[in-house]
Amino acid sequence: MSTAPDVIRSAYVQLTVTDLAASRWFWVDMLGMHVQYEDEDALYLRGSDELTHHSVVLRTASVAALDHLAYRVRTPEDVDRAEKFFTELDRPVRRVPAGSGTRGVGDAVRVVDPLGIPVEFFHDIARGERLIQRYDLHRGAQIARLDHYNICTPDIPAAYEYYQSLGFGCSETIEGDGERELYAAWMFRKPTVHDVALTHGPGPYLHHIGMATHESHQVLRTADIFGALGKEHHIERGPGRHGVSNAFYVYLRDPDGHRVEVYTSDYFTGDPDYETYRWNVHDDRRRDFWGNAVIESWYKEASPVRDLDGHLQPIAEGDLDEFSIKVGADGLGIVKPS
Ligand SMILES: O=S(=O)(O)c1ccc(O)c(O)c1
Ligand SMILES: [Ca+2]
Ligand SMILES: [Fe+2]
Repeated sequence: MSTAPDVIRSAYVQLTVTDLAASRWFWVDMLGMHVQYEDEDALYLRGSDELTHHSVVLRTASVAALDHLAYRVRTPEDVDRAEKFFTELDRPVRRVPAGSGTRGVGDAVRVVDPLGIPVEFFHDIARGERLIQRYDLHRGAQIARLDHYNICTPDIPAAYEYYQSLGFGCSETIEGDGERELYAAWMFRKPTVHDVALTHGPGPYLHHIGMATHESHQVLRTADIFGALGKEHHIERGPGRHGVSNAFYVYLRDPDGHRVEVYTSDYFTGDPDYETYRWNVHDDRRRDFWGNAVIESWYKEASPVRDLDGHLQPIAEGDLDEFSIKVGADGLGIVKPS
């Protein structure tokens, strides 16, 4: 196998949305993301800490779906390595020369990865004005940066092995007692809990985009703002404290149903001898450290994904069903004798 591209981090996501004005209200007015560029067909957004052109691109289309996830790679040569790596895997590969792809992004390559997820690898991207201390412009949820993707796939061991082949570390897992009974895995290149999370289920689907804030009070304030405006139906799960990652979170659904997690306070994973922390699927604290139930839609709903020609991808079913384990964090808790 040829050398894998040197991925630095999860860098941007391109989604299609059916109503750009409604999406602008959610992602700009409510989440507080900054508009780097907009026209009648698209919005290019970034968080206050982000120095590159965008981390979220919203493009108008008749169906809401994932256009592609994008990883930034360390050098321009890593774009060539990505092209070679996925060509050797006999996956769909398309070179996207500078100026012909996403605004602000240079030479790139787009692939459909072995999990059926459309992914772009790029290095060159335009810079944006430093807004880190422009507190006068920090609004709503005060999103700082894109933190991670969460994708649904029916074969977590295979997905885990694929991301390991790309040099990703594994910070945490949720496992059953059986061989290969792997429900979820959190994988990273940047030294935090994850750039991508693998969630068992029918797929390929995009489960959610994790957007980071600096502090938990911003997660609480996000929920308060949606409540104050009578838009609480956009709040799907939380606020709460995750078991896995230890992050404080709230999950929202945007006007098209794309799931967005506002997420803060996970931890450092950058030492070379970092060891994976393994949760048992029967531990009630794994999904919510306080044992709060996880609403069914969080397990059962997700965004469809497109291929390189924009067609929606077929879905394969999985063989595990974490939602069926309805104890504590996944349903009506069975109160254990203390
Ligand atoms: O619900 S989990 O604690 O498994 C969890 C941990 C980290 C995440 O980013 C997430 O979306 C979900
Ligand atoms: Ca709700
Ligand atoms: Fe997440």
